[in-house]
Amino acid sequence: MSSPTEKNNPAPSRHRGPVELRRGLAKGSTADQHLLDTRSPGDFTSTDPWRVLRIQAEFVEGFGALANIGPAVSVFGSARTTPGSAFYETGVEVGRRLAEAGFAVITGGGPGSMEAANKGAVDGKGLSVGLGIELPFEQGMNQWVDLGVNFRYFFARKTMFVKYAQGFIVLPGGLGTLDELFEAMVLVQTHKVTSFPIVLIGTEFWGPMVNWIRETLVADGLVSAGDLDIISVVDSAEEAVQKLVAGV
Ligand SMILES: C/C(=C\CNc1ncnc2c1ncn2[C@@H]1O[C@H](COP(=O)(O)O)[C@@H](O)[C@H]1O)CO
Repeated sequence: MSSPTEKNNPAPSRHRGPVELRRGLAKGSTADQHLLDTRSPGDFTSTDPWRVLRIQAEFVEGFGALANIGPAVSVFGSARTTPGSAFYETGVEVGRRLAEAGFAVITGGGPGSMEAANKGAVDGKGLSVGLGIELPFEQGMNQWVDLGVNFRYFFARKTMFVKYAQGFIVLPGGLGTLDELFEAMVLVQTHKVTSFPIVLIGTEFWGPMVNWIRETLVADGLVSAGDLDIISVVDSAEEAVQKLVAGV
């Protein structure tokens, strides 16, 4: 029987595929770490040839789970925003408006603005999708995800965000959000995807980044001026969904 203290502070847990590990076993590394950290000691099951099969399975399972979700939009944003904050509540409105416009909402399935967009999708009676990622400090899928797929590898998960979405809406965020945004921008810039609107919400937040791209990257000839047309920056969930629908 668990003590009251244990109930209030549940033991740390971690998932490896279908297996959940708790307490001492929860410490350790993730599949991504094993793959990318060449200093890890390898055993038979984690040598690269075997990993290829696991990576392949991750794509097969992702494709299978998402094949029939219909028109969808991926929403990115900070894992750290909290209910009641402006960014979080904008995320809820984005999810709701997308659902009302007939789109499934795909997020990273985590907390913060991901949770907000998933909540909005449920409020709007749409399909709420979460693509979770195995992390050393994993928190599990947020409660508003109705269709969840867990990934070990960031790169397999990123493929799903693009392959099953008609466009992206990006809320303010940190490194994870920037990674997802810039990957999408490169895919459009290099014509790997076409007709793919990318709408950023928050002119005050994104303005300095856009200015830096224009004043440094374009000025130094590192990107074309036209590359800035890949993104639109707006200030409300309503405008973001309108832009997205117009660009699809
Ligand atoms: C850091 C915290 C939770 C981490 N959990 C995450 N779960 C799912 N997806 C995540 C998580 N953290 C980052 N992501 C992905 O990156 C984007 C947000 O990253 P940011 O650095 O917070 O901007 C997001 O779109 C996810 O796809 C809670 O403390």
